[in-house]
Amino acid sequence: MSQKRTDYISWDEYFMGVAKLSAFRSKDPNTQVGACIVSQDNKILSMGYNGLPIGCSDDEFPWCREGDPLENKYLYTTHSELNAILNYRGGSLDGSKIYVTLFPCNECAKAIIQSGIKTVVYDCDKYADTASVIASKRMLKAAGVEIVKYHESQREITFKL
Ligand SMILES: O=c1ccn([C@H]2C[C@H](O)[C@@H](COP(=O)(O)O)O2)c(=O)[nH]1
Ligand SMILES: [Zn+2]
Repeated sequence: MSQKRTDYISWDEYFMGVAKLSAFRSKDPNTQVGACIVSQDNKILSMGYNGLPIGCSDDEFPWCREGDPLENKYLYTTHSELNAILNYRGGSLDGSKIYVTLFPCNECAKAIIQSGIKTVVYDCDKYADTASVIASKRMLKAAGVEIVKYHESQREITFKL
């Protein structure tokens, strides 16, 4: 009888992998963010990526970062974490974990806390020095949300889509 495979991916690799794959759906030319929400018993509850709200055309709204606030992306994009929270239609997210490719901003931190998510597993923290992320960490810590840095495994998976 053949033995079971031993090189299968871990739960963390699986969920961060799903978050990373979700980010590929983003139309943001500068930063693509993905999120995956998981129950305490390792069931995927929801996913999201940063993008425009339903009905707001990807082709008509701006994607640039600078200039008139009404003519750049920041007032219009829904963040991946919020999309993942709003995409969930199953009831409560109490006690769940969120895997995110970028550390959540202050607005996402509020939504994470209010929705009952108890753990944030993040990959990149490129905006760690910004007021938004500093405030986010302050709120998450105050609310007792566990913050865990994802340690990238050296495993690479490639497949045709
Ligand atoms: O918590 C967050 C913070 C940011 N995002 C999204 C919002 C934007 O689409 C990009 C950031 O763009 P930059 O050009 O790097 O400023 O990331 C998010 O989804 N979640
Ligand atoms: Zn955010």
